Amino acid sequence: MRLAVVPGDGIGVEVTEQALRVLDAVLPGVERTQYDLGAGRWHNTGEVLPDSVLEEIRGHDAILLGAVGDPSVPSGVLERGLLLRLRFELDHHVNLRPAKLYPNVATPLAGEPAIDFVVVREGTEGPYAGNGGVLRRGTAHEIATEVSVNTAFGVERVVRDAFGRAQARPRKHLTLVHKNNVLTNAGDLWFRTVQRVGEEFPDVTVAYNHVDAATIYLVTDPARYDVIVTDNLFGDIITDLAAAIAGGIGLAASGNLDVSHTNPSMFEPVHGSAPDIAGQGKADPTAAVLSVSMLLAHAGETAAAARVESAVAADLASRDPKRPGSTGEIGERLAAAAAD
Ligand SMILES: NC(=O)C1=CN([C@@H]2O[C@H](COP(=O)(O)OP(=O)(O)OC[C@H]3O[C@@H](n4cnc5c(N)ncnc54)[C@H](O)[C@@H]3O)[C@@H](O)[C@H]2O)C=CC1
Ligand SMILES: CC(C)CC(=O)C(=O)O
Ligand SMILES: [Mg+2]
Repeated sequence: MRLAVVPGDGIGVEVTEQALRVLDAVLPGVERTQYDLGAGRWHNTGEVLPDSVLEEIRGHDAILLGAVGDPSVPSGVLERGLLLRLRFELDHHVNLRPAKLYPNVATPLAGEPAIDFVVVREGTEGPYAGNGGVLRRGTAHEIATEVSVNTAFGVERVVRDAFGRAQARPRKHLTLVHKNNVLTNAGDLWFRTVQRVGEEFPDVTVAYNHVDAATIYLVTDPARYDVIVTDNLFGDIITDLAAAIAGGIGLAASGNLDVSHTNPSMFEPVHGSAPDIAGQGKADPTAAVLSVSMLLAHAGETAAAARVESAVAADLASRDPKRPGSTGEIGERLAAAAAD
């Protein structure tokens, strides 16, 4: 496997180092190319993602990304120009974000909720598509638009993927999360697509929640969810909430998938570059490590993927949540456990 590594900024660099340590422990000899992209490169050269680098990255089998974004760079330059450009150019239409509460992991929710669902977030469209603009900027009459783009093709392929995932899980239950009472154009397309594609998956039960209500149920009754399918923006927001209820943002992994395998898929923690804790060894690298597990599973290295996940589960079960250890200590423990 040829792996492109983009550590990025802030804690992205710190957690990626630990994730690679665990990868080396379970699958030595992966051919890696590290790409210096992010705030440092932008300051030094003005470059965000040169076309030649994008093409080089495209030639790999998979990508491991830390996180991008830095307070010294105008907001959006790296997030849009680097992260979203990678997702869009490489057609990462399925953004897969599991939420699983591992045994003995603390949740802010009352009782012992069963949290084990996966969010299938559309990854290339919605309000993130970059369709919009500004009129009369800086005046009292400024108008700013971000138009949500939802194509029949884009919605159908992610809905179909979500149904497939639901069918492969024991509960076989799919929830569409949207806001079709207000966003009637896009919401209607999503709703009709779920109904139509659902006819091909008669064994999958289907539910619908408005996104605002979904934030209630995620906190009061997360066990109702099995597979959630939703658009790019709603998926971004509810997966931070999902992370928070399932042990914290430091544990939440994700995969940006081109399920056709035409382009390399990209694996990254759900979190960002966390400038508030960067450089202090406080970042939990577990999300990045679980992203490696997802990467390995996607690459067909199922035994190695399972070893990484088991190492994480065992470590979480024995961790002192108040003193989990530094970024490097957690990485060292996980690498040792995964190597066994
Ligand atoms: N995929 C990516 O590259 C993403 C990049 N960003 C960018 O990251 C920067 C910071 O964004 P924020 O909104 O602050 O989100 P964030 O996810 O970086 O941080 C939110 C909160 O979670 C904490 N946190 C995050 N990861 C953690 C970890 N592994 N261990 C322990 N605590 C952790 C942070 O300390 C902070 O309090 C911005 O530039 C943003 O645009 C944000 C989200 C995703
Ligand atoms: C920084 C954004 C572009 C992405 C984000 O927050 C996410 O994908 O979770
Ligand atoms: Mg996010």
